[in-house]
Amino acid sequence: MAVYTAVSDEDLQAFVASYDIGEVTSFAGIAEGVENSNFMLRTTTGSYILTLYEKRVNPEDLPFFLGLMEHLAAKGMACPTPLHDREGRTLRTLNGKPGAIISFLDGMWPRRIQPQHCTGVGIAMGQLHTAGADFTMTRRNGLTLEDWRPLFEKSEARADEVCPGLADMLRRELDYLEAHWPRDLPRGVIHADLFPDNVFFKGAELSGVIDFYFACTDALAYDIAVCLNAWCFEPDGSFNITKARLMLSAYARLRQPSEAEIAALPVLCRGAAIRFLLTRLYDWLNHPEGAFVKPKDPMEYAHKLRFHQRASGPGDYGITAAAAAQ
Ligand SMILES: Nc1ncnc2c1ncn2[C@@H]1O[C@H](COP(=O)(O)OP(=O)(O)O)[C@@H](O)[C@H]1O
Ligand SMILES: N[C@@H](CCOP(=O)(O)O)C(=O)O
Repeated sequence: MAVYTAVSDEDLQAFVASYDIGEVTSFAGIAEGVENSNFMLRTTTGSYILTLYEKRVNPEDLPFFLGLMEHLAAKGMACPTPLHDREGRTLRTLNGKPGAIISFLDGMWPRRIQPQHCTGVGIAMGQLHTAGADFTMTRRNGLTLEDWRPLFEKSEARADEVCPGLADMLRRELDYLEAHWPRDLPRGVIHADLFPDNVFFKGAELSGVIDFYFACTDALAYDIAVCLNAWCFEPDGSFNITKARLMLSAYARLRQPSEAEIAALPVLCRGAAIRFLLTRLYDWLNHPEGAFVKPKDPMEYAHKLRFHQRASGPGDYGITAAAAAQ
């Protein structure tokens, strides 16, 4: 349950009264999510999300996240936008925590991924990369190449408790990535966590993207690699080339990836896999007894990483520059 901070009725009413959104009619914590406390807020003017930012979010990053949502929404992207209070502020404080009210998006995230969802996420990612091109703020990716080894070292001594040989495999993979990571690919604003639970659909139609709290400035193709990992593997561990092609061709309708970006996809996929493997491994090993949030399985990403290690090129993903353009 991702409600770490309780909010009293009095505090809520005083907080909401500083916005032009009417009177509170209902208020409830949202069970989903991992990082922050989220509440469904209904007032006489509509539905909203109240988020209190918890300890894993650096308050200095909040103007970037909120500014980015506002920028993308103003450019027509279906994503939440932060509300301004009567003094024009989007970032406020409630119960001693930084907080914001953002607009509510209709739809559901897909529990079982169908090919048309991969088309949808390809379009959403293309919209984000093009609409984000003139966003002037920047934020360093806090979970990229230089961050992976220090993160691994926090779990290194206990990694083999999860799977024998895991520490050695990760050590060798980090050596490989440090030697082969591409450094001159086109950069811009990326979502960096565009997983199915952050993309809403109404039926087969994309209705919006949420959770911009890992967004940052990095290689655009790294976002594609995150999505290939998160959307294109089947529950039995096989890679679905059809889903990858649909995602890439939908993305290319908005932004055509260069040949260098396509060629880099296998190594970017390895990087994206190790990023989620390492954060999941840390959370798995440091999961507080009795915590409500269930840690995600790090080995899911070890299996994905193994697929990428064996890939001989983008063709193994069903992807070529020409196919992406179709
Ligand atoms: N703008 C929004 N509109 C509708 N539901 C939202 C919105 N933002 C968050 N939610 C709900 O809250 C849940 C958790 O949000 P998320 O941003 O993923 O949290 P966290 O950052 O803590 O992982 C989502 O799965 C969704 O149910
Ligand atoms: N997508 C990550 C976990 C991040 O959680 P979120 O609720 O903020 O999307 C993973 O699957 O490891």
